[in-house]
Amino acid sequence: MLEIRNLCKYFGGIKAVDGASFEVERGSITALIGPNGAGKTTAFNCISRTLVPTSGEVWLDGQQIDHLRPHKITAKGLSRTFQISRNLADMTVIENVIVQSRVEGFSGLFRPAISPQEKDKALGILDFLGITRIAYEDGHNLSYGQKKLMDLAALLMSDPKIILLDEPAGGVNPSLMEEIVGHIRALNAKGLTVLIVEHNMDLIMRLSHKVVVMAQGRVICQGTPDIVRKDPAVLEAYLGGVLDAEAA
Ligand SMILES: Nc1ncnc2c1ncn2[C@@H]1O[C@H](COP(=O)(O)OP(=O)(O)OP(=O)(O)O)[C@@H](O)[C@H]1O
Repeated sequence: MLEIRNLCKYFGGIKAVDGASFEVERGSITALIGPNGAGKTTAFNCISRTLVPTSGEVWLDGQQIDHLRPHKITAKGLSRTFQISRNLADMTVIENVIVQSRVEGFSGLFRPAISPQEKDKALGILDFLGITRIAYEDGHNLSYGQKKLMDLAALLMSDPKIILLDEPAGGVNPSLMEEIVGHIRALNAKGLTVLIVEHNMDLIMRLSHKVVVMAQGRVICQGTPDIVRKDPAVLEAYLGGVLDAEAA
């Protein structure tokens, strides 16, 4: 469904992504993992074209999308979250969900009123995520975890086919993490394809059908969680570091 071909992103002499290729199969939950600085977020940014890649191709459902602007990519069915919430503090949750979902389309930002259709849709999504009670809460009153759920709600407004989640469980408490895992599973069961960057290895191994491992800008291994877990290159580049740190 989503195909990344020989993707490169250089920042001057830094090869953040250096010829990465991988595929996300339709209906899967695929994880992109790797040590700090491996190039995961940069790859995400290039796929959603928040960053312009240095070279390489991104294909979605047989269409090349790497030359499209971000809101066009969203319109093709690919939406993403950001590590840091884009919460607009002087708006309520429902306003945030609607306005954030318009942000990619420049003209949408300046559309004045929230339509009844937008409101109904947003309320339906908040209900699905179990956060109807905070629909009219001000953005600045939200907890960190509530902001994560609000971002997920905004992402769903565009009716995506595939969602890219950047550290959805980063910094949240264990019970909210389980709630987020439940939501990702439920969305996937409804047919949504998921690509996820996450540092929580337990979550990744439980949730993912396929794991893609990056190190130093390249894909060093991909396969089922069981295969990746045992791969010597992964142990050396990634888990090796953890084991070494634990042994020290
Ligand atoms: N805008 C930038 N300018 C210069 N270098 C950058 C920029 N963005 C990322 N890098 C560098 O590119 C490399 C890859 O960074 P990236 O954030 O993509 O890694 P990551 O795998 O997402 O790391 P983490 O798990 O720590 O978030 C790092 O060496 C980083 O310092």
